[in-house]
Order: sequence, then C-alpha cells, then structure tokens
Amino acid sequence: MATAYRQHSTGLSGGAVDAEPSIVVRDLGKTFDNGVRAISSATLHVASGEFVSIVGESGCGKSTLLRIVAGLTPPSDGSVEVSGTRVVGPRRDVGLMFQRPALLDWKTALENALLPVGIHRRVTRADVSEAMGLLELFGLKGSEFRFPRQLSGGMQQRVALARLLMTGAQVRLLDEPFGAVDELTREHLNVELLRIHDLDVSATLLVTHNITEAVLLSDRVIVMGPRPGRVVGDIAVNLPRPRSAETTQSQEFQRLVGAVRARLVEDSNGGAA
Ligand SMILES: Nc1ncnc2c1ncn2[C@@H]1O[C@H](COP(=O)(O)OP(=O)(O)OP(=O)(O)O)[C@@H](O)[C@H]1O
Repeated sequence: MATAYRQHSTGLSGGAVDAEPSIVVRDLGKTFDNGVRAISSATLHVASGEFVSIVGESGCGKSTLLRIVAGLTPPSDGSVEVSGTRVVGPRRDVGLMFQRPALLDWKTALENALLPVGIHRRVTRADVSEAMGLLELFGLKGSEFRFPRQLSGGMQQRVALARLLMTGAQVRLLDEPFGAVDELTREHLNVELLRIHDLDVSATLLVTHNITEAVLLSDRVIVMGPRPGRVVGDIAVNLPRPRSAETTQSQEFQRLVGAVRARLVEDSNGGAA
C-alpha cells in the first residue's frame, strides 16, 4: 500500500518537483482591509519529515496563517516558501483539510477520494486500487460505495483524509480537521493521522485547540500569542515514534502537555503586545 502511495505522489506532485517538502514562514504579517491586524512578525518552519502543530487562543490568527501558507490569502508583510519556492497562490503540491470534510453529496466515498486525481487526468485502475487501499487503511472497507449521507461524521473525515492523500501533496495543512467530531472519534482519527505521517516523507502543519492532540501528533508544538499572532513558544516533542493512544499515558507526555499549557497561559496573562 505505502509503495503504491509513493508512486502516486510522484505522479501528481506540482510546484517544486523533486524538492523536499518544507514550509518556511518569515516575518509574516497580515492586516485585513477592515484594519484588523491578525498576525505580526510570525516566523516558523516545518522541515521535511516534520509534523508541527500550532496552538493559540481563539482569534490569534492561526487559520489566517494557514490560509496564507496555502496561498488562499495574501500576506501584508513577510514571505512564505513551500518546498523552496515562494507561495504566490494555491498550488498542487499543498494539500488542505478543514474542519468540515466538504465531500460531494452525489459521489460515493470512493469517488470522493478519487476527486483530486480526476481533476488533473483520467483515473486509472491503479488510482482506484490505491483509493480503495486507503479507504481500507482508514477502516472504511465495505463503505466504498456509500454516499456521504450514509456515513457518520467521523467516517466522512476519514474519506477526506483519503482524499488528502490522493492529492499526492507532501506539504499538508490541516485546520482543526477533527473539531466537529466527538472525543472518541477524534482519538481514532488522530491514530489515522499518525499512520499517515508514517506513510511517506511530508511536511505537515496542523492548527488545533487541543493541546493533547498537538503533543501526540507533533515533532514540535508552536504556541502563538494573542492577536496580533506571533510565535511565543516552540516546544520540541521528542517522544519516540511510532506513537499511539498509549503514548498519552507516559509521564513525559504529561510533562510536555503541561509545558505547552503553561506557555499559553503565561502569554495570555501578560505577554500580549
Ligand atoms: N477576512 C477577514 N477580514 C477581516 N478580519 C478577519 C478576516 N479573517 C479573519 N479575521 C480576523 O482576524 C483575526 C484572526 O482570525 P483567525 O480565524 O485567523 O483566528 P484563529 O486563531 O484561527 O481563531 P479560532 O481559533 O477561533 O479559529 C480575528 O480577529 C478574525 O476576526
């Protein structure tokens, strides 16, 4: 399965072909037309193979930062590079996933997973078997020909994960992807994300409100201070991989969760610019 996936990735990559997946954000600032200064001098990077999370209080500019990295919103100051080239708009080597799965109602789970391929070229047998393999990997065997309305919210998010992988993009941006599902489903989906991380070499940036989720998934957790958002903490998570739900039971895990929480609280109490 993983081999088929890598072949597919190579076939579809856009932007900087063959460049290692990475994200570099330098001195990023964003002021909206209505005068709201959402981000100020934010600098961060995600290296090839890294999974990095951003946490911060509501409204500090996390989604705005992700949208700028995705090329959906232009920055006011500073720059963003993905895999070595400057971001000037949406690009094919960047995969996105949001809180709502945004599946097409009239297409089956399989057809939804295949959408990114069909946009660019004719879908082959190999694509179909790859998408089937991903749906199976995410526990959706037997549901391939069901429509979104026949799937639970968690199952729909799994289809969205399969679709994300079918883009072949090795730079992945996830904005609260599991914010709308219950706690238990969220735990299961986190395990899927851990599996995805182990599938290939990617650079992933996740926005989440959930500190436990951030520590479990990440190599580093970036803490953003209150609006205008800037980076006030960058905490390394040196827990061994592969990780699983059991990882959350270790003392070191709890220590890291405490460290991220302390940094967040510290900044919202007195560190605001
Ligand atoms: N298009 C826009 N026009 C004007 N202001 C905006 C726009 N988009 C976001 N904002 C403002 O920018 C600030 C940052 O918003 P953003 O959605 O990036 O925060 P966030 O940290 O992702 O919040 P949350 O955690 O609640 O999702 C907020 O004050 C928001 O109201």
